[in-house]
Amino acid sequence: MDNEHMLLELDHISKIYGDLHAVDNLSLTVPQGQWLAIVGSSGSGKTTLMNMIGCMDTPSKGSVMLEGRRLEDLNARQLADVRKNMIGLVFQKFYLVPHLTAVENVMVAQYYHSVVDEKQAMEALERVGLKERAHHLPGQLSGGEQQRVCIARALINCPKLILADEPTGNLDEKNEKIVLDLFRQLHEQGTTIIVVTHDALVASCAQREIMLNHGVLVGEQWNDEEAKRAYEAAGGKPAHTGSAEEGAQNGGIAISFADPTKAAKTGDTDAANVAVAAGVADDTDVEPDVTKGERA
Ligand SMILES: Nc1ncnc2c1ncn2[C@@H]1O[C@H](COP(=O)(O)OP(=O)(O)OP(=O)(O)O)[C@@H](O)[C@H]1O
Repeated sequence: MDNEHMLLELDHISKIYGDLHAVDNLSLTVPQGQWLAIVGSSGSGKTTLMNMIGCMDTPSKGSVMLEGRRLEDLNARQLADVRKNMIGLVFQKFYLVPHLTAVENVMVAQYYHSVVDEKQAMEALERVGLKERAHHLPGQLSGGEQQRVCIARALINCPKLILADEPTGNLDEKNEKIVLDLFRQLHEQGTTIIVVTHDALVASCAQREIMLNHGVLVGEQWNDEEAKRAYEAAGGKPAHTGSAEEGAQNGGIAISFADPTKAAKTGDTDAANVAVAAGVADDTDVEPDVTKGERA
């Protein structure tokens, strides 16, 4: 596939911590508009991969390209700009500011994009069906409603790419469906969506799934044959681990995708995470972080 059609290209990327290859020599291309799920058991490297795609972490080896720009060639400010202008982040934990209303939480994200416009923030909330709840505090909203505020917040910069890490992990079935319907709408509007999930239902909504195990790609499966044909017709290649010379897994053979379970993640909520979630600051959970210390 010619590069101009690719939103994301991962070229043999690894993330190495001491002896641990959290992500191991992964190559993957994702065209504009694709809905991809990254699945795998706990500790398989999903979040690490997501962080590298989202400019919140850098690979130890290999390169990440977004819209043809090699992220390693960008300085911290440029990286922050890419993240701010191109990427919308949605997390399992909502990272809403507790003493601000729903609309004010959306406006916090606007503030970091230098456009504070309550009308536009209200429109974003309306888009996720929350206009009537705009002046409620997070504590007065259900989990599903809070996640919809987060999605409204992520949409404020009209991102080409939505990165969602276990977006329905804290939600019941009904709210999971609402969030998935929102993703479906965004996908229909041409947004590229990459979702990390343990949940088989959530993964099955994506057009394509890749599975990691101990940082290694162990499977790839398509849920949308038409999308697969279009991808292949345009020259798109399966994801793969290692190099062709090594005769590595080429992703063409999908192995078991049958074991995903909903597993709640744990961790700390702090102000920095609120800022990260708003798409504006560093992810303090990962290191080294090239964006630390510099903000756009
Ligand atoms: N900063 C770090 N330093 C050392 N090891 C790390 C670091 N971040 C992640 N790891 C390790 O890398 C591996 C992959 O972690 P990662 O969080 O990407 O997994 P995951 O698939 O997202 O897991 P989960 O589903 O439980 O969130 C794990 O073994 C984890 O302990």
